[in-house]
Amino acid sequence: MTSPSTAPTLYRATYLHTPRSPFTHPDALDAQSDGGLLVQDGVIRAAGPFADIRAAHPDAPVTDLRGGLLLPGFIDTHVHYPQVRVIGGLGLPLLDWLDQCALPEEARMADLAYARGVARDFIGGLIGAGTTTALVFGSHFAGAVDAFFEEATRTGLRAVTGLVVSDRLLRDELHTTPQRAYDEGRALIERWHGAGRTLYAVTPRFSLSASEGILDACAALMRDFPGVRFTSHINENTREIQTVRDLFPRARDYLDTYERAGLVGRHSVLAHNVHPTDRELGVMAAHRCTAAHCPCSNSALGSGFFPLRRHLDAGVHVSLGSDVGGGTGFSLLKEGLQAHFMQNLMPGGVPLSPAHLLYLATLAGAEALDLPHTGFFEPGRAFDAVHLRPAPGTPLDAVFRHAASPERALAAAFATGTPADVARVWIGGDTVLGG
Ligand SMILES: Nc1nc2[nH]cnc2c(=O)[nH]1
Ligand SMILES: [Zn+2]
Repeated sequence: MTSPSTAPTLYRATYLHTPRSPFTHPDALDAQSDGGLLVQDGVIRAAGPFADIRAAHPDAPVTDLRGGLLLPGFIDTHVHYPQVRVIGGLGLPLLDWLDQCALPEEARMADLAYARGVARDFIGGLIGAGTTTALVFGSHFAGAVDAFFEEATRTGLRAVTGLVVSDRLLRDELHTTPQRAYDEGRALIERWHGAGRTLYAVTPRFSLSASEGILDACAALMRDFPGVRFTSHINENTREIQTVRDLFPRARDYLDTYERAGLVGRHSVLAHNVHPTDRELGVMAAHRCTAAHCPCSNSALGSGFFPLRRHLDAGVHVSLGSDVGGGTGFSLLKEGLQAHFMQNLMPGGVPLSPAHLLYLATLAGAEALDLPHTGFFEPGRAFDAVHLRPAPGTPLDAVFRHAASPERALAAAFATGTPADVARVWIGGDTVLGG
């Protein structure tokens, strides 16, 4: 049975989006200075110049969003739910930061009431930054993962997440066994994968904390439940990489620890990849998996410069992640700016235009997660959107009022925009913030 149609709304706005990748299509950015998006039942029905859409739909009520910028909702492809309350542990390299900042907080997630509060803080932070879809590193505790899915369902967030599993070198209370990892994962998948806007991601923390037995349990879930996603970390920090080499003497490299278990494929998103080998890049491209680039985290933890050029040359798909709480906040505008800075500063870096940054923050994530109904504005896609409207008197407001083109306004949004400039957020046509 189909539900009855609701009345359409015609949004009038300056909007920008990237229907293609600017890394392969130089003219990928579509900017409508006076655009129209007709939305009905949460889905975009028509898109283009306002005058054209108006002429075709003269009776549709108009919501006027002029004076700001309307963008597709941001898609964060690497962010940790249990770490929202420990953002800002600056000055430590990865393994020390995990021991001193992240893991003690992750142990608190055993307490379900605590986890529920964290889920509210976390999802509030994502939506407040204009993020409408996220691939989320969950918790080591199944109850806390349930709490996350419940909060995502309540708020309407599009979320892909799962139970984080490890069986060595963390803290005892965060360790599990292959059998328990499989059984708890299976129960969560049966409850949440494909329920409303939520999907499941099989999530070993990283090979450093995962034995071959745990990775095999992850592979069994991937085999038994086709369509679930896979995520983990790779090649983030030189000490981490050396430890993984020592733990897996038969593996050719870090990627091989996942590859041998059968975990590398089209639905795999591997975070960081700051220090890859050429073999790893070739295999990632061949399997069409994604590297989630987290530039603020790479800077805060001193992990290194992401070799974007080598990824592009090898044909590896790249998306963007905030990596909260190794990262410094939820804004993908800030991640875009930091990516731009780092590519500017590193020898052989890729010059990133505002179109590249918008693509990385939107469609690149939709492609990584294989969510073809999100990522940009076209008829048939869900209306997931963020309206940036800076407060009067702020510098960004001054730029918006005087910008020579929508592209200039977009560049300023990445340069200086923050969650304070997010006025309204829609997911599937529902207003989830502002309005
Ligand atoms: N940045 C980051 N890297 C990791 N590698 C394993 N766990 C983590 C984590 O929580 N954050
Ligand atoms: Zn991470």
